[in-house]
Amino acid sequence: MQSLLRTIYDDVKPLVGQGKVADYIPALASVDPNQFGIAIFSNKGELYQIGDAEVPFSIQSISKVFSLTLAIKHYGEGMWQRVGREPSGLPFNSLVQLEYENGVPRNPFINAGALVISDMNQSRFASPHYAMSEFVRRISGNPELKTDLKVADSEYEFRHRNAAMAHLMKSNGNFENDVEEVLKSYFANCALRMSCVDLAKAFNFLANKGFCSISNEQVLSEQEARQVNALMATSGMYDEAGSFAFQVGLPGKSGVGGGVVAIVPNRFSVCVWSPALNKVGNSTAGVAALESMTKHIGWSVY
Ligand SMILES: NC(=O)CC[C@H](N)C(=O)O
Repeated sequence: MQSLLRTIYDDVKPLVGQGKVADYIPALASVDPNQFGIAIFSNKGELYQIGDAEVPFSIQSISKVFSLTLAIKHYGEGMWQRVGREPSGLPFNSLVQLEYENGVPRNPFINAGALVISDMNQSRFASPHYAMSEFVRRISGNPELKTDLKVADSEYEFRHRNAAMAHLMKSNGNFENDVEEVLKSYFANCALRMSCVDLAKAFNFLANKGFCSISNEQVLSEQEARQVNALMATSGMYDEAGSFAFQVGLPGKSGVGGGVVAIVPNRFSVCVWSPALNKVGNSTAGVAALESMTKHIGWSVY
């Protein structure tokens, strides 16, 4: 496994820095684009890593998987009346579809969907960001995880597009709480800082039939874990989900901080990080690394 990581690293190194660091969130624009790390956490508890795998970064949309997991734990099947399970085929922050479809977002991984999930968690928890970050500290085994308040504040300052989605959903009766409060929780979740090692561990439960071997808890049922993997496979990479399935063939979730998590069911969870992004907002080197990985292991879910 360690030599596999070395091969991937060498394959992809020339792509590191290619693309553009997310700058629509000003506090993210100053991140050095030439960083690159990979971590793999196997279901047997083995950890492999290479490069900048212990450097914490802004998890951004990867947080949507954690919030979704909390919502599933507390709402079960009923929640799917408020958010769909279909790929959107549109950018993660698109507004148009939301109006056509009466304020019911296509899936929990586009921003509108994640905002509905945040609204559900806002109704359920006194402090949804505290609940989410405590949950992630537990399943990653890292009690030191921190939220980058500068990133969260910066996103809040430039919140208008996300705020527009939330207000549109509110006008359709699909939003219960105060928009500003939900936006603050959502941005705080996105601003959690984690390394590849933290994320590879935190996603163990999705590779392991819902059971987290770090915290020794059944996070989701086996069926729910399978469903979250299915949503990641169809919608985890925004409007690149199709070519990601074609080229990598694994459930994956990206964030504009440059992290990408992927699941090899029943075997391991992997996180790749490199901050420079391609046109749709996925890490250029991250996607290439996962492509190289599946080519070498000769395994995908398809
Ligand atoms: N794709 C992402 O990582 C987007 C998350 C970011 N916080 C936003 O709301 O725009």
